[in-house]
Amino acid sequence: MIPPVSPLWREEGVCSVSAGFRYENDPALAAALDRNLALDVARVTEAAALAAARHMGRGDERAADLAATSAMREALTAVPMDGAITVGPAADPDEGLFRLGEKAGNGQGPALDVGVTPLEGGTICAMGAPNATACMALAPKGGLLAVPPVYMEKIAVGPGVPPGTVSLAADPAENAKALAAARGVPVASLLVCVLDRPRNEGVIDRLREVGARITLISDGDVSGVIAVGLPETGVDMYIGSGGAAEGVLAAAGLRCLGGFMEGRLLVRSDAEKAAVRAAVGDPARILSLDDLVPGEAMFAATGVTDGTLLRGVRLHADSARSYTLVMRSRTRSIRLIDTRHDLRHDPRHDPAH
Ligand SMILES: O=P(O)(O)OC[C@H]1O[C@](O)(COP(=O)(O)O)[C@@H](O)[C@@H]1O
Repeated sequence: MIPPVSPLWREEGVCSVSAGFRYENDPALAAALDRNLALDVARVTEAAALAAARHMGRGDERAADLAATSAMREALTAVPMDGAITVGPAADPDEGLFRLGEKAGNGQGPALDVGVTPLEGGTICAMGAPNATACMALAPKGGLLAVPPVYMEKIAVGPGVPPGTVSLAADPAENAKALAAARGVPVASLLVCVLDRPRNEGVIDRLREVGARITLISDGDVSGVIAVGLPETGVDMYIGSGGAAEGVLAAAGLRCLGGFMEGRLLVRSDAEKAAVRAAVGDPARILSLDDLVPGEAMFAATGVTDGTLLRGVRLHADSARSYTLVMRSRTRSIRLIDTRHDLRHDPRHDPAH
């Protein structure tokens, strides 16, 4: 189902699209992201993607994760911000991986929350399969919901769908019918993205009953959610549960694209229930996009392997090429950055690898 080369790049090449302005009416939040950090954050996800791409298909997910994390950590030190990692790492990350609260940036600049998945789809990268990316989100301090390491039910649709059309409060089949009605198209023309997991089987069954088309992804639901905001991908709706941190990162992306999203944290044990209560109060609460990412945000992703959103890294003997999507909510700018890296001038480059 996944196109071998992202349609964004096939059609557009290198371009920058601005879809008008959307200022939050909060000067403090607006000021925090006043400086356009687009190139700075692109360098960060590029560094992670280039490092991960060296491990593509080598069957060692951990090595790929560690390489991506180390490269991202180093690249973050050059970003002019006083940041802290607030979304991404697991509760007890392995040595070498990011830790919650870890400082990010050079300490000079706005105080920002930083969400990271240095390698979104470690398993995918290790298998050399499509859709692995390196992702990062920025928001003013307090602007990314701090979620515990649990699963999150998610539903997302792109811009232009009236609010209330779809909801986690409704059955997936009803959501598909409502979305088709709002768009004035038959349900059979909808394409719904679902993470391929046994826990999402009920969702898949209900969608099939009403005849919606489905694209199942093996991992990487940040891209799955964000795809709904980019018509070129052909994905109309995302439904199903995946990681909660990935849900917040994807929400930052949708904030920039203008889509609709809801999330609900899933509780599987008493410990998770306590953690969810501490984070959001009532565990059954449906979280809106405003709950997940309350104000301005910036999102960047670089392809590691070819996928729905982005082409993967191309590696040559002493050069590389990467493809990065950078968006910010304040201007709704969407930048597709095609970078040629001359590795001979990169002190980190080891020609033996
Ligand atoms: O694999 P699980 O436990 O169902 O978790 C789903 C989450 O894992 C991911 O697929 C990432 O996978 P990796 O751990 O291989 O990077 C996310 O996109 C998704 O939200």
